Amino acid sequence: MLVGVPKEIKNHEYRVGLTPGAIREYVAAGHTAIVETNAGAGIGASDDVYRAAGADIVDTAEEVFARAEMVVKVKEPQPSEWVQLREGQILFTYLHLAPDPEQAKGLMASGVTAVAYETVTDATGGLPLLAPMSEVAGRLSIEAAGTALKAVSGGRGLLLGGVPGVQAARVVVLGGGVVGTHAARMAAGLGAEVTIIDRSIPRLRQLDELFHGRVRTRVSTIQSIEDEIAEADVVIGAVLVPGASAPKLVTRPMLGLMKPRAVLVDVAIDQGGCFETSHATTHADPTYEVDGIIHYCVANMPGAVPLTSSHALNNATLPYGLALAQDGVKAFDTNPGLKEGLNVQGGHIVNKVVADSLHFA
Ligand SMILES: NC(=O)C1=CN([C@@H]2O[C@H](COP(=O)(O)OP(=O)(O)OC[C@H]3O[C@@H](n4cnc5c(N)ncnc54)[C@H](O)[C@@H]3O)[C@@H](O)[C@H]2O)C=CC1
Ligand SMILES: CC(=O)C(=O)O
Ligand SMILES: [Mg+2]
Repeated sequence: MLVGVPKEIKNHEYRVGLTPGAIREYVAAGHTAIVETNAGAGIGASDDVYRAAGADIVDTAEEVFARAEMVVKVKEPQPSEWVQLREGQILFTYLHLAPDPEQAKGLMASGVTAVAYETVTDATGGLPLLAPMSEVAGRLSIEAAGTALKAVSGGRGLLLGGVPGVQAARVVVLGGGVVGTHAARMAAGLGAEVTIIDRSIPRLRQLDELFHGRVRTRVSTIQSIEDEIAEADVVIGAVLVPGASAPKLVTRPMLGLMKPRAVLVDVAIDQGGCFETSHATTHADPTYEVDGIIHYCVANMPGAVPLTSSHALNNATLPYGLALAQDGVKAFDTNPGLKEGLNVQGGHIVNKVVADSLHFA
């Protein structure tokens, strides 16, 4: 199959869909690869490095979209990219369609077969192609919160871990999955007081074991969320209902319970966000304030650390991408987890949870 990699064009997105190492694997398996010039600049991989890996370099994204039988990207296609996709072509990337009906309509109109990394499942029901970026974003969320808390960035002037004799920051993590666990590890490691709220009691039991009692756990209810955010300096939004728009766990009136200039980091923003007052921001202008509460809602957080993120993402996507390159759409027949990733086919939204969330099919 002819596999194509355009340069990412989302704001401050420095990751690349296929690393040179991944290209070598495709070529070794008998496929051909075209890569847009400078696509790997964000990870320090020059066109010559891609050529050495076996790719042909092309001058424009247009050529990649026009020629490739499968387009491999990182972020959801932007409007200028939707219009270049076509029937008979596979798109393999993050999509996050539930909160994004415009993109969904664009992909349906294109006729493309679109496979979303974030809804591919593994044998245990986990999300193997979301997990590596959730690990990165969870860890970054605490760095983002630490920056936003500093007086020099307009924050309350609080150090996450405090110092001996002074109260450390209180960090509340909504959702104890991959993002939440990695956020909790970072926050606890820095010395913050951490509470994880999840709706799954078995998950809270696992977290209690994992952290040896170093973090507090609470079941997710309106009351527990209100109690905890009232005491919080930082709230990390890390809930997910796979495929669906995120539940709005913190409403605007609840902001009134919080300390002035507390920080909300809504990692779940790519699924629409779990705070009612969230809207997507960019690395160029990551924060804004509502009712005195600082919001950080960057939808491509891992794009800021492309070296770590591109390699972690490629490690996970490679076997699935190779299966698609080898068998095309027939790969869905033999790989049920990959089929869960199928979001758009033949002009329809074919993932039920995504379709239900969008309210159109
Ligand atoms: N902004 C960004 O750059 C990035 C965003 N993400 C997003 O972060 C979000 C979380 O991803 P993961 O941690 O991988 O998901 P996950 O599936 O590992 O964890 C989600 C957790 O939320 C819990 N949950 C669901 N509903 C809840 C509720 N009502 N109350 C409390 N807990 C609830 C689940 O029980 C689960 O433990 C996703 O939306 C993902 O797309 C991931 C990576 C990068
Ligand atoms: C998962 C996701 O949205 C990202 O890595 O940007
Ligand atoms: Mg995202």
